[in-house]
Amino acid sequence: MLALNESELSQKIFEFSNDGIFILLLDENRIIDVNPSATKMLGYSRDELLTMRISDIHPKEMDLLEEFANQVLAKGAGWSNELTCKTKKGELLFVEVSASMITIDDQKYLISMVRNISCRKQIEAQLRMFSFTDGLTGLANRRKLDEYMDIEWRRAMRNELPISIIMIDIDYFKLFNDTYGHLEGDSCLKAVANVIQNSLVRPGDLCARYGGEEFIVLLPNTDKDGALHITNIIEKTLASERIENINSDINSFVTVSMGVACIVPNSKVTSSQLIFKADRALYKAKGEGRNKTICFLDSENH
Ligand SMILES: Nc1nc2c(ncn2[C@@H]2O[C@H](COP(=O)(O)OP(=O)(O)OP(=O)(O)O)[C@@H](O)[C@H]2O)c(=O)[nH]1
Repeated sequence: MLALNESELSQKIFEFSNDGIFILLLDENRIIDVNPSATKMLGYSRDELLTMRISDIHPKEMDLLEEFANQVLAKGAGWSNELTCKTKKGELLFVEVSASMITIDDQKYLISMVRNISCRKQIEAQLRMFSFTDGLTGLANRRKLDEYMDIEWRRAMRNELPISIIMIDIDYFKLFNDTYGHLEGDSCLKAVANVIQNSLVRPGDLCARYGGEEFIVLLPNTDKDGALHITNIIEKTLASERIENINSDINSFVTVSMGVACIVPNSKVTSSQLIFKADRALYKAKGEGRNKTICFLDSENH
């Protein structure tokens, strides 16, 4: 067997490493060598890369890189971080950079290993999106609602602005399932979710699936009249969809009941109390025959 000496082995590692390797002469802030994976990753030839500066490769993170250079120079410590890289085609790649300094004959060199983590980042973003989305309707799920409510509640409290909640429940949905089957029930849920989503115009408004056939709309910077304007649109749009629910006691098409609650948040109330009030109003709407909207009034005993 042919044994490699140390320098040949280092050369092979440099040539065949899957990670891009950049060698910089630190005093001159100049790239003096790159391996084939580095050229492949960025789409530049080796000659092109040797004329480039680090700021051409990581244009978005120069502040971070300056801090890093100081850290490496001062302590001789290694450094690793997630950064972006700009390719020759102008694409931004997510990369994990792990760098360390070596000194040879009084010259300081930086050896930087660069790994393309764009696929992993994409999957992470997708997983994050899925974890905040209801699988059936594509609406926000309860986790997303909780997180968003928290942000908007604090914003409304700071700015002393109203925030409204609409709680929406499909009427006689059990009957719908019994009549048309669970799959049709799912389609109905999706259709109602679309109606609600399309009734919201402001980018800050959020519609979430709250439970089985229950939805919540969160309307930042919206008073009671604004919320009632939205419930009117939902009611009319849903009626125009004419989704049959032939056995419903109140209408031969799918209808919803809605409960509205509004508040200018303060430190004495919580967002759960606002949701509770919308829920009480919804309960009252059901009790009063369904297919209607009731607004929670603090003066009333619900
Ligand atoms: N198809 C389908 N049905 C669901 C889903 N989640 C909950 N449901 C059904 O929704 C129905 C809710 O029924 P109830 O809570 O009794 O209410 P309702 O029949 O709508 O009556 P009211 O709300 O009083 O008008 C139940 O039959 C659940 O099985 C779902 O994801 N898909």
